[in-house]
Order: sequence, then C-alpha cells, then structure tokens
Amino acid sequence: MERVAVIFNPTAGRGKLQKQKVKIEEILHNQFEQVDFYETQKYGDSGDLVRKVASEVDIIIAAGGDGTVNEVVNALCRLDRRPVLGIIPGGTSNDFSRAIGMYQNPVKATYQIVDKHQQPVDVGKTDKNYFLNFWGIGLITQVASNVDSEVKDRYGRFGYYLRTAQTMGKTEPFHLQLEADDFNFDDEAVMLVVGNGTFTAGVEAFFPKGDVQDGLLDVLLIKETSVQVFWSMLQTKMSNQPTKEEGYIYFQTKKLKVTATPEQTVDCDGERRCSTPSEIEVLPDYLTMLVGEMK
Ligand SMILES: Nc1ncnc2c1ncn2[C@@H]1O[C@H](COP(=O)(O)OP(=O)(O)OP(=O)(O)O)[C@@H](O)[C@H]1O
Repeated sequence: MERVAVIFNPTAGRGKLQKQKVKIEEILHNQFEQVDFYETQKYGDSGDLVRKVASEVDIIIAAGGDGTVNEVVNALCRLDRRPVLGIIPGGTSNDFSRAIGMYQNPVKATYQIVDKHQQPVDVGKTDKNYFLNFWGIGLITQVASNVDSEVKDRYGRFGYYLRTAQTMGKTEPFHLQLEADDFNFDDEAVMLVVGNGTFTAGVEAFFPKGDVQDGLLDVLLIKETSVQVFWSMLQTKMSNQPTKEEGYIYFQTKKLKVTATPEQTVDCDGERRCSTPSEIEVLPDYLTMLVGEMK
C-alpha cells in the first residue's frame, strides 16, 4: 500500500494552484490507496508537516513554488528514512521540477506523478541547508532581492532578467577564495553560482551541461560584469573541464570551500538566510524522486 502526503501551498502562483486542487485530489485518489492533503498557512509549515507525517507515509508531494519545495527538501534531507519526493509545480520558476522533466501545468504534472516513475537524484548541502537547484553569492543575490512581488506578479520569471540587466552595472566586486577538488581561486569576483539542478529562475542558461544524477556540482564564477561576458558565457558550450574565458570560469567539483571579503549573503534556492564562509558538497543519489521525462 502506498501512503501519500501532499504538502499544499494554497497561495502558490498567486492562488492558481488552489484552483486546480479538486482535480489534483481526484487524480491522486484514483491511483494511491491513501492520500492526505495538508495545507500550509505560513512559512515554516511545510517543514513542520514533513517532520510530523514522514514516518507514516511512502511518498511526500510538495505542491507549490520553489519556496515550498525548499522547505520540504530541508526537512526531508535531515531524516534517516526519507519518503520518495514528488513535485507538483505551482509557483513562478519551479526550477527543480523542470530539471526532473515535470510538466509545468499542475494537473499534467499530477498525471506524471501517478505514473510512479522513480529516480535517485543528487542534493546539494551547505553548512546549514540543503538545496536542489543552486547556491549563490554576489550578483545573483542582488538580482533576487531586487525582484519585488510587483515585478514577479507582472512579469513572472522575466522579472528576473529585467532586474539582472538593471543590476549588472551596479555590482561591487568582492574578494573570493575558493578551494575545490582540482581548482583553487584567489581574486576579485562579482558572482559565484554553484548548481546541482540545471535551471535557475526558470531558464537553463547557467549550467547547460548540468546533470542532477552526475554526483557533481557545477560551478560558475564571474569575475566582472559586462553584457559581453554574459553573452559569451551563454554562447559557449561548457565542457566538463575547467573553462576559463575572459570574465568567467566554469568547472565541476564534489565539494567546495568558499571565503569572501567582505562577507556575502548567500542565496540558497531562493532563500537568503545565511552568509559566507561556506562549505558546499554534493550528496549523490540522496533523494528518490517521482520524475517526468528526464534528459
Ligand atoms: N497559506 C499561506 N499563506 C501565505 N504564505 C504561505 C502560505 N503557505 C506557505 N506560504 C509561504 O509562501 C512562500 C512562497 O511560496 P512558494 O514559493 O511555494 O510559492 P510562490 O511564491 O508562488 O512561488 P515562487 O517562489 O516560485 O514564485 C513560502 O515561503 C511558503 O512558506
């Protein structure tokens, strides 16, 4: 018997997910013996609910945006026995759901979930948090904190690009020290992004060679901001070897030590609750997930 708990954020996607709830319930009830829905009321509820029900279920479904998924993952990854995780995407970017091939329409994604196709996936871990998509400092945090809810509501994920363009010229470099498996760095930088998933703010631009099952983190370090650097980065086919183009460096590693001066705020899957220094590592095949069509 498969027991399912759905952690459901009724406010995700400005209430769009809520409108599909009845249909989602119907699909799940038709395919699983036991399905219980738990609606969240506020930040923190998703994690509390996971801790409460995890020992009694086989599958936990995070139905919401990246915030809900992040809370569920952080509670789940701390458990010894981790139920299988599914995502019904209901937010703006839904980054990891894209990386595992889920449809962005919540009802279509629910049909993928009841196909019960499971795969192990890697998880990123920092000192205090787990992440599925990315860990970042510098420009990426400034962009995210400049994306207010009005921009997000009006432009969705395009709001992020709008703010990137506006923020680029104003970014202050910081001193960055990196210690990776086969690579060290000690110089000025404007952004460091460490990816586990392949999507950031809904696009696959940063890590086109990323793979959520390769047991590796993808690291992109930008030394200076200019439209040319971003353009050449997006055009270049990134390989598994360290790529050093003018303005940026790309490589893969299993773990990474990061020190920044001045101390930098960390954006971990959209949450900005800690700062450098940080140690980051990949936990290969740490979660089993219900997936769609993976590349
Ligand atoms: N009932 C609720 N009312 C208000 N906020 C809630 C409620 N339930 C959960 N939250 C909080 O809302 C925040 C945002 O949720 P989530 O990321 O799932 O949706 P979203 O903002 O629409 O998506 P995205 O982050 O992709 O734009 C989360 O931090 C979550 O904890």
